[in-house]
Amino acid sequence: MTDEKVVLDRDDMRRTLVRIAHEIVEKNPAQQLAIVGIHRRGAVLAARLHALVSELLDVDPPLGDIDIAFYRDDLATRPSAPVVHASHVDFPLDGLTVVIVDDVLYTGRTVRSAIDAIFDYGRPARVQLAVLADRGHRELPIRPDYVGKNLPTAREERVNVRVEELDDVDEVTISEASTATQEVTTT
Ligand SMILES: O=P(O)(O)OC[C@H]1O[C@H](OP(=O)(O)OP(=O)(O)O)[C@H](O)[C@@H]1O
Ligand SMILES: O=c1cc[nH]c(=O)[nH]1
Repeated sequence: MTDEKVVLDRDDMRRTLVRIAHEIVEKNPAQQLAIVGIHRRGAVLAARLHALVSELLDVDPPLGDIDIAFYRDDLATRPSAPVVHASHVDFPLDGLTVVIVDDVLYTGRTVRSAIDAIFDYGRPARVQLAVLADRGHRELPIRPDYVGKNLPTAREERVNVRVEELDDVDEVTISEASTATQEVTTT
């Protein structure tokens, strides 16, 4: 039996991304902006944010996606080889404000890896962070600039972001401790 509580439905997600897009545009000059999503659901959300931001601006900011598997701080100690997706950062990001996009912010280790990965492509002027859900429990000094929803959680719970492009549904749920099995293997 699945014991999940829906905390954002499809409409909530759409409204939330529209708000974040407005915040990004308000905070950054159009010509200096780039958006980079973290595989996999962060990249999907980044593409949606990019479409919204492009609608609001006269210019189409560069969009990229990165896989952070080889930058993880636990790479050497993980039991199996990571599944790696291709990264696409096909533009010079020197001097730009790079907005990293991810679905969930938890310990902050994925974002640390993403920052590391981004600096392999150049030297951005600044890096900002947009996340759909911030569930707390940070283990590093990382704080998002744009947050869809703050979700206070117990460590045993899991926040599940699902997107139509990959999961056939747009929703954010919280799994109760009894069904939060993935957390053990992914953090
Ligand atoms: O702040 P952190 O502790 O790094 O956790 C956040 C990350 O965890 C999730 O990925 P996960 O590794 O669970 O894999 P998934 O993308 O397959 O869900 C999520 O997509 C974030 O990228
Ligand atoms: O709850 C969590 C923790 C890490 N990653 C997720 O996607 N959800």
